[in-house]
Parts: sequence; C-alpha cells; structure tokens
Amino acid sequence: MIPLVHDFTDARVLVFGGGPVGARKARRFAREADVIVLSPAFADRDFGDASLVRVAPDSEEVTEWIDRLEPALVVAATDDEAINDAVETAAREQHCLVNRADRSGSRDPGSVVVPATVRDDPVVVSISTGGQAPALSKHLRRELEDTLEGAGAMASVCSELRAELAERGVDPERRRAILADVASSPDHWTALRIATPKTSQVIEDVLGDQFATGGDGA
Ligand SMILES: C[C@@]1(CC(=O)O)c2cc3[nH]c(cc4nc(cc5[nH]c(cc(n2)[C@H]1CCC(=O)O)[C@@](C)(CC(=O)O)[C@@H]5CCC(=O)O)C(CC(=O)O)=C4CCC(=O)O)c(CCC(=O)O)c3CC(=O)O
Ligand SMILES: NC(=O)C1=CN([C@@H]2O[C@H](COP(=O)(O)OP(=O)(O)OC[C@H]3O[C@@H](n4cnc5c(N)ncnc54)[C@H](O)[C@@H]3O)[C@@H](O)[C@H]2O)C=CC1
Repeated sequence: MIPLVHDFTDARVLVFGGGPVGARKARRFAREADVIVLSPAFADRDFGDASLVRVAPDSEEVTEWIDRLEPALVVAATDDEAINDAVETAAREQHCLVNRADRSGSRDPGSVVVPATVRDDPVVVSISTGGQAPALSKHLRRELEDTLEGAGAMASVCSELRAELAERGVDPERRRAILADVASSPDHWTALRIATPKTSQVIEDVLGDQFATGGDGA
C-alpha cells in the first residue's frame, strides 16, 4: 500500500454506520470534507460537523445513495457484513475510494485504510500497518506525539526562511545546508517547544547568524 495525502476540501464523504467507528471516521473527514453519515441509530459520540441521516438502507438502497450523492470516498462501518459488502461493490462501480472498517489483513486492490495520525498543522504524520495491526498503529502514534511537539512551528520557520533566503538570492546549495541545519537544531526545537509561537525569534537568530557581517555569510 502506498501512502498519499489527499485534499478533501469540497469533497463528499459518505459513511455507512453510526457506531463508535463510524463516528471516529466521520470526525476525521469532517475536518475538511462534507460528511454524511447514514445509520438507523447513532452512538452517543462526537460526529464532528457531519450531517446525520437516520435511515437503514438495504443493499439496493445503499447503491442508490451512493449513485445519488457521488461521494469521493465511502466508508463501510456498519456491523452488518452484507451491507458493508454492498457498500464496497457500489463504491467500486461508482469509481470512488472505499474504506472497509470491518476488514483487516490483506486488502482488495484499490481499497484504502485510515491510518493513525499525529497532527501539528501543517505537519501530519500517519502510521499504517498496511491494515494488519491497528493497535500497533495506535501505540506508535502515541509514541510519536512527544517527538513531534513543535513540528508545526518548525515548519513555519523553515517555510518562511526558505522564502527569505530565496528573496536574498542565496544560492540553492547554501539554502539547502542552512535549512537542513535549522530543521535539525536541538536549540531551535527547544525554543519552539518552550514558547510557541517563537517562530519570528528563531528566524531572526538564523538570519542574524548567516548575515551578521552584512555580507553573504559564506
Ligand atoms: C484495517 C483498518 C481499516 C480502517 O478502519 O481503515 C482497521 C480495521 C480494524 N480495526 C479493528 C480493531 C481496532 N481498531 C483500533 C483502532 C484504530 N483502527 C484504525 C485503523 C484501521 N482499523 C485500519 C488499519 C490501519 C493500519 O494500517 O494499521 C486507526 C489506526 C485509525 C482510525 O480508525 O481512526 C485506529 C487508531 C487511531 C488512533 O488512536 O490513533 C483498535 C484500538 C482501540 O480501539 O483501542 C482496535 C482494537 C484492537 C485490535 O483489534 O487490533 C478491527 C477489529 C474489529 C473487531 O474485532 O470487531 C478491524 C477489522 C478487522 O480486524 O477485521
Ligand atoms: N476500523 C476500526 O478501527 C474498527 C472496526 N471495527 C469494525 O467496524 C464495525 C463497526 O464498529 P462499531 O462502530 O464499534 O459497531 P456498532 O455495532 O457499535 O455500530 C454499527 C452501526 O451500524 C449501524 N447500521 C446497521 N445497519 C445499517 C445499515 N443498513 N445502514 C447503515 N448503518 C447501519 C448500526 O445502527 C450502528 O450504528 C464493527 O462491526 C467491526 O467489524 C471495530 C472496531 C474498530
């Protein structure tokens, strides 16, 4: 399986099943997509900004919903295997992505799994076991949370610096070396973790070091 980062802005995601798993998937996609959850009952959970529709579609109605709503991604998260099968078949016929929450192990070609995710915008790190061991994905996600603290602020620093260095005409080779140093500097990580957002201070420090003599610092 190959990881990709997909922009779901203005896309529709259709979730079948309003249990805890349907709620978790709905919450995740509702950060960005227009999410609709279809289910005869809804768990007492947070569904994010998703729209909830109380219906109990049979296999034929599942196809009708998918044909009508033309989602980019369909999630099969009911506790009824026959319905999840129907969801998968209809999604494939409509050429939309399909995530089966009730399957692990080897996947059917074209299917997607939802990874465990650590997010410190704009940085996002996702962990998948290729659908084999979700409990391990969850454990590794927790381990990575501490490591990634401050990564969002570091991304802002590197992004602003690379624009500033390009503006000042610094050659690509030196730009690469400066950015590699900044991204791996324990001092900068500490500064960004202690008091985010300290981004402007870090940028000033780097530019001060590089251009201290008024020359190009080479
Ligand atoms: C294949 C996949 C399909 C998909 O959903 O995309 C799938 C399938 C199944 N999960 C099951 C069980 C559990 N899932 C979790 C947790 C998570 N599951 C997630 C993803 C995935 N789960 C995809 C693979 C991802 C990968 O590649 O690693 C995470 C990462 C993301 C998310 O869902 O948001 C989220 C952690 C989020 C976080 O905390 O960071 C826990 C842990 C817990 O709940 O504490 C358990 C109990 C322990 C266990 O069983 O391992 C079962 C059995 C159900 C049953 O027995 O009835 C199936 C189906 C089956 O096995 O047949
Ligand atoms: N991928 C994952 O992370 C995990 C997946 N699972 C799997 O996902 C399935 C769902 O898990 P839970 O939410 O815990 O189950 P659940 O049994 O609490 O919820 C299932 C939901 O599906 C709804 N439903 C039933 N028939 C439907 C229909 N025809 N159309 C739409 N909705 C319908 C039910 O009303 C209920 O709200 C489980 O059966 C299990 O196989 C379970 C745990 C984790």
